[in-house]
Amino acid sequence: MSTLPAPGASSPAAGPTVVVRTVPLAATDPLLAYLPSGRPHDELLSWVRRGEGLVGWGAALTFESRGADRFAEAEAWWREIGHRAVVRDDVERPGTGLVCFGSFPFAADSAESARLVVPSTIVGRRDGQGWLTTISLDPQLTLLENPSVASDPEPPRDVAFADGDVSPADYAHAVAEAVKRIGAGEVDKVVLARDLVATASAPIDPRWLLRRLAERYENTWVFSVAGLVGATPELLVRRDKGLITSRVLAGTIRRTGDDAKDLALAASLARSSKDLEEHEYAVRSVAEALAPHCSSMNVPEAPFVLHLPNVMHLATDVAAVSVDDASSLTLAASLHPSAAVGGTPTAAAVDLIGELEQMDRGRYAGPVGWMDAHGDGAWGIALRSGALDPDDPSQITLYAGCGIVAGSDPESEVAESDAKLIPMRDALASD
Ligand SMILES: C=C(O[C@@H]1C=C(C(=O)O)C=C[C@H]1O)C(=O)O
Repeated sequence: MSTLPAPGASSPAAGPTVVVRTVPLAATDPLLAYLPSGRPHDELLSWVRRGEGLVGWGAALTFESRGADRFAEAEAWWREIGHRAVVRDDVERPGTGLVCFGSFPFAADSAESARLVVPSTIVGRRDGQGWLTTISLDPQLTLLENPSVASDPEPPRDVAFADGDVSPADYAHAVAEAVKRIGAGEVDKVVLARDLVATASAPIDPRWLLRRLAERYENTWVFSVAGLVGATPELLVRRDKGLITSRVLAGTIRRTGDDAKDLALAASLARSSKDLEEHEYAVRSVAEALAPHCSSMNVPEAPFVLHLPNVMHLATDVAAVSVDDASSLTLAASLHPSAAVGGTPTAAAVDLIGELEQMDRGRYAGPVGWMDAHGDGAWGIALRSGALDPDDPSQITLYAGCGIVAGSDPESEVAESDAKLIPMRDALASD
């Protein structure tokens, strides 16, 4: 069952009452193996890293919002649901009890809506402790059947790739124009993205993509929310009781496949003034947005190099102590769009994206993640991802973008965006 308040509805006065039950679960099968087959793709939910996290399915409740107030409306709805919920939780950790998954469009003027999904079943694992949560609108329904491992997903068939709204040539052109605008002093940094459309001969099973991504990209959070599927290495914000953390990425180098060469490249990345400058903008934007909600913020002096199979990034882990009751979603909203996906200064960069990019990013580069009824949760930036077409699930649009600064070269940025498309391209392969 689902309720769909009209998009843009402000304060849902009398929301539904959900009945929530969480019990410990001893099973140790991989979380992604529980996702059942035969479900609509937008009801398969995931936030998994190195075998831990949450998977969910079904939709006990859903909510959509649009425009500049999309975060505030989602937060208000969630609070209302939380107030009215009847919860029995025998595990009591962040991620147990009532939980929603969510995904938000990058831009306020996107044609896409923000989506919150409250699954009917969740399987979670943290520090080796597993649990099962069921959520229902029916007060009689407290039946907890142990979840079973589902049948293996079929690989996508006959996948063909085609340019999306922004071809590689369009992209190079937009990057060159952005470099001119940066030279003219309009912005310091702007992140421009492009898209690639993959079409298979039958509906694409998100479970196949998730398993492939989790196998190969263990330094990422593997997500699926309302048809948006990916493996992001960038954590916008996590709130875990009083502790707030964020992993900021900016500054990228492609891997060559030769380990010795890659190590030398990693060292050059850590010394590159272009990349360090780009990184500094991103870290500063995160630290400034978190500051009003935190004390004792720790921002390391220098970034480390995060190694992924396709690229390496300059990375900084920011940690702080929360001083108010701002939820993880409120924090994510105040951080979005960080300089990692927007630019610097933010407002001018977002305007320039609207002018130069010539596509609707949809939920790519927006916050994606989950939140519990206490506001604890984790929100990544929806990168290295694709959006399944809601009307034709045999089609998925992949996205990738790059931070453009004064020294950026259009052809190198096309190559970098190609490298960032690799995780999803490979996940679509059947071998
Ligand atoms: C925009 C993307 O990635 C972002 C841009 C980066 C860069 O330009 O160096 C690095 C990591 C991300 O913050 C993407 O993957 O689509």
